[in-house]
Amino acid sequence: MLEVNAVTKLYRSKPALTDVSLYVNPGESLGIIGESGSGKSTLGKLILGLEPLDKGDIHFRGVNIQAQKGSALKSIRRHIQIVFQNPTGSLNPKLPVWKSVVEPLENYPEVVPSFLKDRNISKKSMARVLFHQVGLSEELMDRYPHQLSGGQKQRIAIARGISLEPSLLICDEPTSSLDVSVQAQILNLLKELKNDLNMSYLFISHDIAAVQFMCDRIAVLKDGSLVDVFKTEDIFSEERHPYTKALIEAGGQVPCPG
Ligand SMILES: Nc1ncnc2c1ncn2[C@@H]1O[C@H](COP(=O)(O)OP(=O)(O)OP(=O)(O)O)[C@@H](O)[C@H]1O
Repeated sequence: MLEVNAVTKLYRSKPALTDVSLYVNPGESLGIIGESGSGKSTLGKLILGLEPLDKGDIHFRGVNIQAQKGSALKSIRRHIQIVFQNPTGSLNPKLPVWKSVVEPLENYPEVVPSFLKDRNISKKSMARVLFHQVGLSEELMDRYPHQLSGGQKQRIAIARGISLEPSLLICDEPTSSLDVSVQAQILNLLKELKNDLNMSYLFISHDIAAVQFMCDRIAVLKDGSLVDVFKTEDIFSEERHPYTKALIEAGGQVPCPG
């Protein structure tokens, strides 16, 4: 479904990604781990078509993402959504949260996600369905982001991310800004939604335990290069790259400044 072929991305002549190739199959969850600055978020931005790349190409369902513009890019983007690390930054502070949840549906009036069945219901009713999907009480719908906890805000961002029923959800450090007690709840929610909606995930994280819990396969980035890709069950295999072994031995958390 997603194919990244020999991609190189330079920022001011310095490589952020060098010759990276990977794929994600339908319904599969691929973890991306690596230290800060290894190129994880850059990969996400390229897949979303937000930035040009310098070499290689990225195909989604057989279509070259970087070659698309305007409405063609928009129709691909409907199928690829992202949940960011910091939910506060991804929600409009001036809108009651229910409005942020249905904003993508307003941009794509022709899309009828299977969980809505009927698009002739009000926007607020659509938001109500999405609130239920992510385990939030509808009593929170009229609140503003600053009136919610970090975990509640991340659920809102996830509701927004799934609102168009994407086939690929990019989760960029979705739990690292949250209290440890809330992290497991959000991971469980993401896992349930993946099964319910039959999505694929690109799950970017510093937290090897989280990636192990969420993903079928894991790719390891180091200084912009892919050094290891393996099935999650093979994480402790002797064949692992020395860098992967060092990350695991370091205690499961890849060093991260933020
Ligand atoms: N817009 C940009 N302009 C210049 N350099 C950039 C830009 N975005 C990223 N970089 C550089 O590209 C490299 C990879 O950055 P990237 O954000 O992809 O890493 P990361 O693995 O996601 O890091 P983190 O875990 O800290 O988010 C870094 O050296 C970074 O400084």
